[in-house]
Amino acid sequence: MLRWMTAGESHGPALVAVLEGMVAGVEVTTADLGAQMARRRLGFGRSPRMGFETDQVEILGGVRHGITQGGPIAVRIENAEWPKWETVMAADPVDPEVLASQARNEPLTRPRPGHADLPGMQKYGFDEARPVLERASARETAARTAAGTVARNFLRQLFGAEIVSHVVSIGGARAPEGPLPGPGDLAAIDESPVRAFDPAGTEAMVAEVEAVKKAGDTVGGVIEVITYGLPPGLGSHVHWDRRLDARLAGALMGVQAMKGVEIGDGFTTATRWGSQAHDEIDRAEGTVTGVSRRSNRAGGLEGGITNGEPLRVRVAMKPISTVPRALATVDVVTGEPAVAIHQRSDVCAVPRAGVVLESVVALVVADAALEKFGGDSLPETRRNVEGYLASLRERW
Ligand SMILES: Cc1cc2nc3c(=O)[nH]c(=O)nc-3n(C[C@H](O)[C@H](O)[C@H](O)COP(=O)(O)O)c2cc1C
Ligand SMILES: C=C(O[C@@H]1CC(C(=O)O)=C[C@@H](OP(=O)(O)O)[C@H]1O)C(=O)O
Repeated sequence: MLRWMTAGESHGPALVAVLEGMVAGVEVTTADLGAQMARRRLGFGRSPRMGFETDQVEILGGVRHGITQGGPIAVRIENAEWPKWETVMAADPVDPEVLASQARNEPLTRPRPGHADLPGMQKYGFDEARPVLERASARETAARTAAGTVARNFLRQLFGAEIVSHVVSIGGARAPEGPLPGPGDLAAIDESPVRAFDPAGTEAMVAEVEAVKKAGDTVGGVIEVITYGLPPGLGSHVHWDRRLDARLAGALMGVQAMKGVEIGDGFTTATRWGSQAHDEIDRAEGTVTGVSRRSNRAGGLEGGITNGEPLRVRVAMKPISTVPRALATVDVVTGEPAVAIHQRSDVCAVPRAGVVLESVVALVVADAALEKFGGDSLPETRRNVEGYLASLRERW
């Protein structure tokens, strides 16, 4: 079983991720983690903060000389602004007079619609939003991206699997229908300011973000994540919580601002007749599974189990809640109508959210791979994979 946890606040000293259950023998370096951190900072519409965060990564445990050791892997990611926030975010009590003198400590009493501010204050008994927004912030996704990078390396080294994401739409601007990006297209997608695959999509989406920014508004969108190279047999039909579709949906919805998950053609499939909805099966001599599919509308999952086709999920992200043209709220101290707090923020984080979603898919799929193939070291897990693939070949 693979488990992952994160800790840390947006303006605290650092974020921490712990990944437990990863086999020994996986190659991973600080540079690998740093590369994914850099991808996560990019994208048109990002917050000014992404211009100065450097996401300095330090591996604190579980990796030696670039190889996982089988123990929990701990990673620390610095928050660049910590020196400015040291008093406001200190873990130990601070002299009240010193605290009162800090402009950053001004109570945030005008909760933002759409963020965790108000329900978080109600639930945890706070009279201002600071303690809520610090942890609700998607700054935390840097830590999840780091943990997911280890999972991604594991999947690549085990199966040769590659994970690609691209932006399908931002607000009303959609990428034209066309072929799916392949594993080799990720670098080109990263070159697009909105991480769209088709240049025509890039143009339309950049225009959308520009219009939104000009209007003092924010915008969301849809991201597709595709995993190539997985064998059939990850996940299970036998129980609801072992289905890979359920596990993916839960984990992807666990990313801040994600409001919908679609597996394969999902919602479109619901409008089709059965003959046009499913993926017909042909005999394909000489392949690992002995069969092929005429289409992949199911997104590589049937019965909650991978079927050997590319695993394809789409995720809907809502618009950023910190709307510059501030939305109506109530001041929780005065009880009077007010405008919501607004500080610097992303206008559109859809492009960079794709990198986070790739990592989350990697974690869920790596967990399912370890469940199916077990092992304590990469060579042992690999032998188990080879044995299983050989048995599939024999049967078909
Ligand atoms: C990569 C990423 C960046 C985000 N940046 C911001 C931001 O700058 N400002 C903001 O208000 N919300 C931002 N969000 C969204 C908030 O974290 C989110 O609205 C909040 O957690 C409430 O969403 P929920 O209802 O899904 O929890 C971002 C989300 C992601 C995934
Ligand atoms: C810091 C990150 O994203 C942040 C997510 C976020 C939010 O409310 O979710 C609000 C912003 O933080 P700040 O108010 O400090 O600028 C974003 O910059 C990051 O992704 O690393």
